[in-house]
Amino acid sequence: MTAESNAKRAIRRALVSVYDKTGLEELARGLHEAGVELVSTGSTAGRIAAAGVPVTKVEELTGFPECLDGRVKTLHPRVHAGILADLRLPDHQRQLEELGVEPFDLVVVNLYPFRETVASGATPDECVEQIDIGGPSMVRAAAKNHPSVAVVTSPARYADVLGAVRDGGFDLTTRKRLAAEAFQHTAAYDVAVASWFASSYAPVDDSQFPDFLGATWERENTLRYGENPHQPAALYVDGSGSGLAQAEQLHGKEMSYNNYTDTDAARRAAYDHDGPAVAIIKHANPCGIATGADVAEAHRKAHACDPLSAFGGVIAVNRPVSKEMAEQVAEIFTEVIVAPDYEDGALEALAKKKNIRVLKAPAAPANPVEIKPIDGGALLQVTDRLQADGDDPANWTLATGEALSAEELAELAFAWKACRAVKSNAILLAKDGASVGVGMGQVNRVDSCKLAVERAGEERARGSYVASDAFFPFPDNIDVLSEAGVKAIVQPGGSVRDELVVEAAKKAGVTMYFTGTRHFFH
Ligand SMILES: NC(=O)c1ncn([C@@H]2O[C@H](COP(=O)(O)O)[C@@H](O)[C@H]2O)c1NC=O
Repeated sequence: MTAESNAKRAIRRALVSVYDKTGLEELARGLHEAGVELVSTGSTAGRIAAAGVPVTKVEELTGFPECLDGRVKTLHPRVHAGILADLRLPDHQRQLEELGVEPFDLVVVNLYPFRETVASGATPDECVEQIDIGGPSMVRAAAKNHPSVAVVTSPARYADVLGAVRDGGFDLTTRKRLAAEAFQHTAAYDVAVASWFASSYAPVDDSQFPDFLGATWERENTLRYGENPHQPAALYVDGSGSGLAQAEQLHGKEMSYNNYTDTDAARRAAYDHDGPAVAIIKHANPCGIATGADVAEAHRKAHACDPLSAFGGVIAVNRPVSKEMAEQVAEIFTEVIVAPDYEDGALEALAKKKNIRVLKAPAAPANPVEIKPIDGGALLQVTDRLQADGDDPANWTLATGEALSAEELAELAFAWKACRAVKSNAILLAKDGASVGVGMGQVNRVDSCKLAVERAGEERARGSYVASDAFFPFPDNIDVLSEAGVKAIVQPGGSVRDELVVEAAKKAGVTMYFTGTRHFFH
């Protein structure tokens, strides 16, 4: 690039029209002091004038009143010719002179708060009224004409603007970057509008899914690498301001790609339980899930499930971490801990370990849908959550054996919820509100049973409560579990061989419940 092509363009005239008035007065004052002429819309002009800064109202420029409740303010050729004239072209310059239009060198616009209005639960009419029309037109025009105009869409850029006006204007490289930001801004805005229309007004069919799905993400961070060192990776956020991707990191090394996927799985596991609960995850699978009277007890129980695997694990907690729990965690090599908060002294106890990453993510996981890219497209499903009917033991069917007492049923219900966080085929053995043996990710269910029993060990398997994420296709699964002496089993039921499976449980004297609900997790 030659020095000439990257030359700065002085800023002499600016068009300012902002919904968010943050930093407006300082901006206006600074522009005025640098000799920039200001043109502005209704209440923006009012605020600038009130700050004692001279400003021309856009109506004076257009000779046309702002009308229709602000639907028409800047939609006028005197405004748009001033933004769109390519001042590199003598012919455009000549036309402006003939038309008596003065060019703008700077456009500062931010848009009506459409997303925020939708989120506030406003009526459809109120949402539609907050679709900005004139603003995006000016932003897009200025961004297109970046060889002649600089465009700014965020108060975060005002300091740069004031720096530039005092220093001869923005160079072309910066104007291009600002134009890129501006198009991202209007694209994200339009995606929000189009998605809202698609879900609110698009033709309804039986699918319950909108015919258009839009989402935009902004890069938050470049990660060291992805799942493996040869895979470059980055973290993007969806702008909701919440969730794991936007968690606050209170201590420790930078999060890695695998840290994020494991922490996501850990939060899924910990938030299913009503009482204090802790989940410890390795490679997206639990090596311990437990509830307790408090988080410290839940952590001890979760860790005891498989201390060998918990080394280097990721821990999620559904309550604030106590100092007692933090001191326990600090004793064990742990990659990440995530919790809604940390009680007095907890962070200090954790921070004694240099490497542990400590995250604060205030709310439970809330994504209503899950999107999975596949080659050439994507799959979308409603997020798997516990179901009021099938996941409530009150609605289970006793398939065989003696009905469990309320206390025993609570044990089985814990196993059922915990099993939902295990990759399929999933078998989970539990005792005293804690997993004691987990069989995960096997390609047949009988191997998952064997793995869960083996990991529990003879003593813990005996009298345990077992959950299976999906039905047992053959009775051989029951044989493995009953030989280990389990007390009761819960599973969805629904196999064509249910009769044989029930028969095997009956013969072994094992109580079995059917939920009617399945929780595959891949
Ligand atoms: N209709 C128009 O011509 C128009 N021109 C600018 N706006 C928006 O009006 C807002 C500023 O208005 P005011 O200065 O009156 O507060 C900005 O968010 C800007 O994007 C418009 N409003 C909506 O479309």
